[in-house]
Amino acid sequence: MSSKHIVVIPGDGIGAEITAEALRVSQSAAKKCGFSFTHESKQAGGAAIDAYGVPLPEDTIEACRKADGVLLGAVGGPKWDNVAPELRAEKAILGLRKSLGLYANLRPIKVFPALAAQSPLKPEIVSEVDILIVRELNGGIYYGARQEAVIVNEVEQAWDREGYSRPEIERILRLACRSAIGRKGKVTSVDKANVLATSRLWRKVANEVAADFTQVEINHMYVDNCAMQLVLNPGSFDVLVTGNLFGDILSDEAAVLSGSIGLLPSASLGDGTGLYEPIHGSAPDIAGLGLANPLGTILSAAMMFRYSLGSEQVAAMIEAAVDQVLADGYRTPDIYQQGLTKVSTEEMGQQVINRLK
Ligand SMILES: NC(=O)c1ccc[n+]([C@@H]2O[C@H](COP(=O)([O-])OP(=O)(O)OC[C@H]3O[C@@H](n4cnc5c(N)ncnc54)[C@H](O)[C@@H]3O)[C@@H](O)[C@H]2O)c1
Ligand SMILES: CC(C)[C@H](C(=O)O)[C@@H](O)C(=O)O
Ligand SMILES: [Mg+2]
Repeated sequence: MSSKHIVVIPGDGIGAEITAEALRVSQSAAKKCGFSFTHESKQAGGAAIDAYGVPLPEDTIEACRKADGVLLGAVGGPKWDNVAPELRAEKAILGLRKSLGLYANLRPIKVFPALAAQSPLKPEIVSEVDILIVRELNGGIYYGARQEAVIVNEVEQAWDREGYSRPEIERILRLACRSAIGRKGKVTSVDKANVLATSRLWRKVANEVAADFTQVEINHMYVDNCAMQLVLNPGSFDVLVTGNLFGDILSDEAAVLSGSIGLLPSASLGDGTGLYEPIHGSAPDIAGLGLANPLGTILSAAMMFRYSLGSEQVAAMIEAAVDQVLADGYRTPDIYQQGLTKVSTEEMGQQVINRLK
């Protein structure tokens, strides 16, 4: 029997509620498959600021480095919005991504068949939505030098630097092209090459990398047009690869196609431990009320079994149970419609467990 070890970081806001359900589902599914894993909880974000005065304690980083996988809820919230920029709760997630070398963030976007009727899309295109967003996660403007507001010549100003190097672009494009093989074989590389120097380098390197993948068709799209095409024509995308900031924004937009941001998982991969988290934040407006949708976190756990723990069987079991729970009409408030069964965060977790087989 294999034995793996994971770190669970609940974080802030709804983080504790959603990771608790993802852990329960993971334990139950693993047990059914004869797969064994252990876990420990660590703090990051606002919770760590309160406990240790820093958003990302060294002890958390070390535990994550040694683990086979990390499951994270979300960090941040208004309570910690007025701290010094270097102490912000969000620094925890950026620090973890950097410390673990997580350069690729995979965000699959689909419409669950049971939710198709609720999608804002026309019925004839709903079933065509199957997009893998590949977001570069270790570079770009998120990690460039920045200057907080200063007065220069009596004018207040601030700046953030966007930079990308050839190796950073190359490795994410290679991953995107590899991901397209076995899918529809299409990569859309999204940039703003009509304005940004970083995007022009991105486009040049993307073409060079794509030339090594004869099975893959690459096309380029400006990010503003992409924002529109995601809504108008989402079936035209297969793998969408883009930089850190554009990927952040486009994935929240694409979440609307699925019906709720609470449904969407992600995997952050690099050379070391993988990190798995829903794409949404700590949702302070609904924290502690049992209203949060845990399915994005539960599906992130499934991705953890697939990519880091080596059990496709557990991953597939969890995903099938989530499909079934939606087909059976269970809904947290974010996806509720009249006539269906409204459930809390914990009840949703239990209904998934009831359908693991
Ligand atoms: N990876 C992360 O840790 C992460 C990601 C995004 C935002 N954040 C942080 O979270 C805090 C709140 O950010 P925000 O309000 O802009 O974004 P958010 O994603 O937390 O919330 C946006 C909206 O979506 C809803 N929502 C989010 N997750 C949901 C779920 N599982 N079920 C039901 N509804 C859900 C919220 O109630 C809210 O109305 C900020 O501090 C932000 O920096 C953290
Ligand atoms: C919390 C924030 C730093 C983070 C990001 O921008 O990457 C979040 O929005 C996400 O999508 O994971
Ligand atoms: Mg985001």
